[in-house]
Amino acid sequence: MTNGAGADRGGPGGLDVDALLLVSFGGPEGPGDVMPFLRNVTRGRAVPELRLAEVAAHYDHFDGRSPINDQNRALLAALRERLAPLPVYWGNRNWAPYLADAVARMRADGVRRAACFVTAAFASYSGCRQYREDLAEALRQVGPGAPDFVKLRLFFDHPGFVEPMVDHCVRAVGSLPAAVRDGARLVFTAHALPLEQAVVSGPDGGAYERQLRATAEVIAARVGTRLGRSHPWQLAFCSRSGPPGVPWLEPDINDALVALAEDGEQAAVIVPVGFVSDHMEVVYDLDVEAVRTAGEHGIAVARAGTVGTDPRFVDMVADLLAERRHPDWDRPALSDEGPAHDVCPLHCCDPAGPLAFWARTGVNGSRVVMAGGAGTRAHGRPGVRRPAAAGVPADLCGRGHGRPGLSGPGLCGQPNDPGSADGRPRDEATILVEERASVARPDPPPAGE
Ligand SMILES: CC1=C(CCC(=O)O)c2cc3nc(cc4[nH]c(cc5[nH]c(cc1n2)c(C)c5CCC(=O)O)c(CCC(=O)O)c4C)C(CCC(=O)O)=C3C
Ligand SMILES: [Fe+2]
Repeated sequence: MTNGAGADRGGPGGLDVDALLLVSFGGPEGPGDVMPFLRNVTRGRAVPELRLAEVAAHYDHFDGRSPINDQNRALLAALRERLAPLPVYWGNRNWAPYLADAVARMRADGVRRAACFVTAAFASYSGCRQYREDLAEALRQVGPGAPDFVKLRLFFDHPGFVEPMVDHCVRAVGSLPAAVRDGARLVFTAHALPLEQAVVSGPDGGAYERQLRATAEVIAARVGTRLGRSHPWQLAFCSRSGPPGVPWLEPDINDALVALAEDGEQAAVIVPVGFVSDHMEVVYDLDVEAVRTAGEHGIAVARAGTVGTDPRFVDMVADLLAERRHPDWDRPALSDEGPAHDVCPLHCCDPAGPLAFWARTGVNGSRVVMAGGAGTRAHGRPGVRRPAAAGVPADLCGRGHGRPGLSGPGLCGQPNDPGSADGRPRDEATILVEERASVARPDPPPAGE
C-alpha cells in the first residue's frame, strides 16, 4: 500500500504536491560554527551562558562538527531515491542549508506546493510549532511566488518509526552481558522540556509526555513479544538546559540510572525514542555522559539505535505524503494517542496560549494537564476530516496573510478560518503555511520534473 511515488498527483479531495521539503534542526560543521549555531538555537531564550559554554565543549569533543547534517544528507538521498521523480529539498532551522534558502530554490525551480517532513516525532513547541513558525518566516522572507506548504503529521506511533525502534531495542538488549540481560530495564529517553512547554504541548496540553509514554509502551510490548519475556520500562529525559530555578521534565536520564542502580538493578537499555538520528544529544549526552554515570554506579548499559535511514522509516515518509494526497489513505497509528492531526489547531503547543496562562495561574490546574487527562483526542480520527477544499472563501483569514491585496476585519482563528482537521480554528503561522493549500487548485502542475 505504499505508493506515494512522485508521479502520483493526488486523488479526489486530496492535495497536489510537487515537492517534498525535509525540515530539520541543523548543526555546526566545524569549530568556527559552534558558537554562531548555539546563538541561533537559543535566540530570544533564557539559556545561561554557562550552559552554552558547556554545550560548546560537547561539540569540541567532535572537532566542532555535529553528525546531524550528514545524517540528514543520508536521509535526503534515501528520500530522493524513494520518491523519485518527486524533487526533494532540505532546509534547517538553525544552520545552513537554511529554510529560507531552500524556499528560494524551490521558487526558482517552479515548485508550487511542497509537503514538509519535519524530523521530530512528538508534539512540543520545539518539535512542532517552532518549525511551523520558522516555515512561515521563511515564506515571508522569500515573498511572492514562494511555494505553498503543507506540514506532514507527527509520526510518533507510526509503524515506520516504531518497528525499527523495536529492532534496535531487541539488538541492544542482546548486546548486554548474558548474566544480566533478562532483567534489563528499558529507559526510553527524550529531550527534556521546561515544564511549561510540556504542559502546553499539543492542542489540549500534556501531549509530549503522553505521546512518549504511549509510544514507549507500544515498543516495549513488541520487544517483550519478540524476546518472550517482558522488560519493565520507564521514561527519562536528557539535555536539560535553562536556569536552574525553572522546572523541567524529570527524571533526568543520569538520575534515573543512579536510582535504578540504587534499587539493585543490574542492567538498562537507553532507548533514544525522542530522536530520529544519532546526533549530538545522543552521541554526547547519552553515549558519553549517561554511559559514564551507569559505569560509575555499576549498572550495565546499552544504547539502542535510532531510525536514521531505515527503509521502513523512509517508506513512512512516502505514506505520510500519500495521506495528504489521498484523504482516504490508511492512517496507521499503533497507540491510542495517534494518528496525530494534519493541521495544528489554534494554540497547539503555544507557549503564550490559554493553557500556558492556566498553567501559570493555576486556574485550570496544571496538575490536571500534566496528569494527561485533558485531551479530547478527536484530531485526525477516522471519520474526522478537514472541511472540503471547495468553497473556501478568499477571505479565509481577514488579515490576508500571504495574499497581497487582501485585508479585512477578521482575525486569524475567527469563524472565517476553515479550521484544522477537527474544525478548530488555527494560528497565524499555520494559516500562512497551510492556507493556500486548502484552496482548490484547478490545474495541476505539469508532470515529470
Ligand atoms: C524537543 C526537542 C528536540 C527534539 C525534536 C527535534 O529534533 O527538533 C530537540 C532536538 C535537538 N536539539 C539540538 C540542539 C540543541 N537544543 C538546544 C536547546 C533546547 N532544545 C529543546 C528541545 C528539543 N531539542 C529545548 C526545550 C531547548 C532549550 C532552549 C531552547 O528552547 O532553545 C540547544 C541549546 C543549548 C542547550 O540548551 O542545550 C542545542 C545546541 C539538536 C541538534 C543536535 C546536534 O547538533 O547534533 C537537536 C536535533
Ligand atoms: Fe502542534
